[in-house]
Amino acid sequence: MRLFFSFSTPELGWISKVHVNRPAVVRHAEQIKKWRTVKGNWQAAWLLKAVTCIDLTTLSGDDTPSNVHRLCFKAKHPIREDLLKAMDMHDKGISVGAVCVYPARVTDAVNALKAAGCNIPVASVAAGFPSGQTPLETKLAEIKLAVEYGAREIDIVISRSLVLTGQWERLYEEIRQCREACGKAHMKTILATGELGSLANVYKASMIAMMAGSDFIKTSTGKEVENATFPVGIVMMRAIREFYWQTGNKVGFKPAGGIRTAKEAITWLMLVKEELGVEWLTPELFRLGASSLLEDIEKQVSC
Ligand SMILES: O=C[C@H](O)COP(=O)(O)O
Repeated sequence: MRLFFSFSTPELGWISKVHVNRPAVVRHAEQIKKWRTVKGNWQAAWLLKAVTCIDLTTLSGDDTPSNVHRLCFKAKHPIREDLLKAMDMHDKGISVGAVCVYPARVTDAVNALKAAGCNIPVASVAAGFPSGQTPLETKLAEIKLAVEYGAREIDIVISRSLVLTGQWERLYEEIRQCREACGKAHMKTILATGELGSLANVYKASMIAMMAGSDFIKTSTGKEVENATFPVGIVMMRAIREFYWQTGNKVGFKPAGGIRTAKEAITWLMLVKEELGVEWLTPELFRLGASSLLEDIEKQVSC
């Protein structure tokens, strides 16, 4: 398979040769679910690592400046001070990876984090999140506005219709233009894998997203019927690994949607370590997109 990373239309002849052995991937995913979780101090250490990789998210129609402010406070203080003290981690500046909101709430988050004197980046969803069913011009304008409002990370969604109809060059071109509109902001590309129809399409879309310049590839919006699953995660991470071997570029991975428990968070971390190696276990290359995960992590840390 030949891959190119360029800003002209790339060679995409390899697309038709992609094959994913679904039964093997599903079998591996079943094994992962049976992994024994770590205990005691090890568990606490893995959970604190998970916290630093969380994109703490609120993406609700009823989001207001005040609930975004509360979220930003939680982003700065994700774990209770007494619990951190008990682990002798209170002076380590543990905070989440980013705060993730809708474009209309970016200014609220930027102001709240600035007032709190912290440097946590604000991520904005964009490009017609969650469906991606808006014209490209609207998507680009939305991205540019979110960056203008102060978002340092942009989570775009892809047009699933381009995947389902096999329009790979158009998909590449759309993502490339989104990348350009992001400017200096990091771009995470949400594949919405639950709507892509097959694991082969997940692999192809992952590759196209990376070739078009994505800094991260992300599983889901949290709004699809099926969100982050282990089979999809395995396929995306194999694509990231292949892309790294071919180009030397390290692209980040963000499972998102439906991740609610500390055990799931640890399993995702272990899977990343297994598939991509320990160097991927930093907020620069790994994020967990979640709106309701911190509660369980705090509960487990206090046990
Ligand atoms: O990007 C993050 C997801 O939208 C969060 O999904 P969730 O609310 O299921 O945790």
